Amino acid sequence: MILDGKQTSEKRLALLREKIEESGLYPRLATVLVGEDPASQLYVKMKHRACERVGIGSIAVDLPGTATTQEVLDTVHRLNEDPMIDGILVQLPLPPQVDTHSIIEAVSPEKDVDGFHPTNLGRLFSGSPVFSPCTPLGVMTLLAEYGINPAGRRAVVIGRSIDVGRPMAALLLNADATVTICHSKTQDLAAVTSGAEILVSAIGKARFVTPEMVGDGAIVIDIGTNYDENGKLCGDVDFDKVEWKTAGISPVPGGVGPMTIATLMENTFASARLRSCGPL
Ligand SMILES: NC(=O)C1=CN([C@@H]2O[C@H](COP(=O)(O)OP(=O)(O)OC[C@H]3O[C@@H](n4cnc5c(N)ncnc54)[C@H](OP(=O)(O)O)[C@@H]3O)[C@@H](O)[C@H]2O)C=CC1
Ligand SMILES: Nc1nc(=O)c2c([nH]1)NC[C@@H]1CN(c3ccc(C(=O)N[C@@H](CCC(=O)O)C(=O)O)cc3)C=[N+]21
Repeated sequence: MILDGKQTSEKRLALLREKIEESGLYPRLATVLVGEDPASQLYVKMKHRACERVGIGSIAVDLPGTATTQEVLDTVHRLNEDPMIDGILVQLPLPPQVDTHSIIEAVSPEKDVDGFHPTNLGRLFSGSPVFSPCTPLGVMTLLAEYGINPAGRRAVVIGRSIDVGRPMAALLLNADATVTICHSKTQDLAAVTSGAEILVSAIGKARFVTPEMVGDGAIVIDIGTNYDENGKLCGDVDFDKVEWKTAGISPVPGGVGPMTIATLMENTFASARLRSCGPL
């Protein structure tokens, strides 16, 4: 079974459009893009396009690649104080001269629709999330859409980054899975991953996950967004060789990526509702 993130995200966006219309609210998302990296420009553009589709206003703040930490902080502070803005997304990665941690911590937790602020990560890890990071939350939505309940299942996450691997593990744990996190120092990775009933890969290496790393009948979620030696977009999983072993697998493109963007829209609407009328 293909876990189709493109189709699922379309469905979610159509539903969200209706909910926003019914609410009478006009949520607004501000994106902050520093520099001119083409991939980042593309992602930000995709986010603005999704906003338009669902009835969310979007404001783009573009800063030059030479911007200092202070200049980015000034932008974030201005957006924090702007009552018209419900969500702030600072596109990552930031240029090396900008201190990413201080920028993430500067975003008001109430407007942190990326869910990267330590307050929101703390809420997630304590089991009562407000805003969860969009990519892992999008994965949970995709699983739910296909009737896959992680409760009691052995789940293995490869990758432990703050924005993907760790929150992914926390969400699976909150959903009562038995969770293992693997990383570059994990010994005998294949032995661990092949025992997974739900395997989530967030490594960033093209076609790294091969059939011997996957158990029969596993659910495989591929978060990786990589380019192979021919410049072709591909995931962390060697899809063609692995698919037959799985009960369900998400492709790249058309899997987790579109779910990330749909979830960002959902988080922005949730923020607007929280700000307009208190708890959801
Ligand atoms: N589809 C989407 O919406 C999104 C996709 N992505 C994609 O997901 C992937 C991961 O992103 P991100 O988490 O930010 O990346 P990072 O580079 O921050 O993290 C990669 C993780 O993979 C681990 N790792 C690297 N090599 C190995 C290995 N050989 N064996 C086991 N673990 C390994 C690292 O371990 P260690 O910690 O020990 O170094 C690290 O924890 C990328 O391809 C990125 O483009 C990211 C965000 C959104
Ligand atoms: N503050 C911040 N928040 C993020 O959520 C964030 C970020 N920074 N930096 C970069 C990563 C990456 N990311 C993706 C979003 C959509 C697709 C996506 O839709 N991909 C399409 C293909 C798009 C293409 O054609 O390249 C797909 O997989 O089908 C991929 C990756 C969000 N990220």
